[in-house]
Amino acid sequence: MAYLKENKEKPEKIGILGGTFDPIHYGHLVIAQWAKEEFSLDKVLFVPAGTPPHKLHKEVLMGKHRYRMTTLATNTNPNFKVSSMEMNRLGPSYTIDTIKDLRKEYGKDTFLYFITGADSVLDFYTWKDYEELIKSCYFIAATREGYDVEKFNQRIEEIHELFGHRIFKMDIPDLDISSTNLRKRINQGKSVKYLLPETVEQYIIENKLYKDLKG
Ligand SMILES: Nc1ncnc2c1ncn2[C@@H]1O[C@H](COP(=O)(O)OP(=O)(O)OP(=O)(O)O)[C@@H](O)[C@H]1O
Ligand SMILES: O=C(O)c1ccc[n+]([C@@H]2O[C@H](COP(=O)([O-])O)[C@@H](O)[C@H]2O)c1
Repeated sequence: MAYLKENKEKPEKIGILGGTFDPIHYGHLVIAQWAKEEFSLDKVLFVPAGTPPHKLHKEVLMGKHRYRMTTLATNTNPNFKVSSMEMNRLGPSYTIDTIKDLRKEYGKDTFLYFITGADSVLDFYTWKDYEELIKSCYFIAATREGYDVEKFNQRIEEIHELFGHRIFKMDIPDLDISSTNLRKRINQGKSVKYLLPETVEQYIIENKLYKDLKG
């Protein structure tokens, strides 16, 4: 059944921002907001990964903390929602499973756009069932500070040739912020002010997170 916007005969357009969010920061919020505007999305669903597939051998903060920080960072924006669907699923949080579940929930006519940064696009061929995945939703690929723009453009071109126009490039302002860098700063007792929302900073302080250095 088509999932229609109230009083309008147009199918919904939903952005999905999957991430480890360990912790969530302004880089994530900017790509979500940019995608919302550039692609006229009705909402952006933040989906914290329960078990991020490419970080199986890394230490990742407990899901409940990452989920709560994601909620704190997004709850002032009515167009942003957080989903616990990957937290509730056992095993690695493969995107193909998430898209299949969202397709069941929203119906075949809803436009689903998975939002990623340049790093994810560059390792896309290592994702589970990527051929099926690329056909099951659209992708919005954001530029990211520190990543080879040429390789990024080449990969997008290649995906166009192989699968048709399923992936859209999105230029965003360069924000040299990563969760890795934030964890390091906190561990070194440095400030993360202005790199992530104050509510998230408070949560980290209150719960004494990232005191032990992680990769
Ligand atoms: N500053 C940024 N600019 C553009 N895209 C970003 C930025 N930060 C994160 N992303 C994208 O957001 C998604 C989720 O990122 P993730 O939660 O892994 O954060 P991260 O900062 O890359 O974390 P880590 O440093 O721990 O790998 C990924 O697709 C990633 O490419
Ligand atoms: O499905 C996969 O094989 C897959 C492999 C790597 C990453 N992902 C998803 O991409 C998103 C960003 O991943 P990460 O590790 O950069 O936080 C997150 O939603 C992951 O579940 C998905």
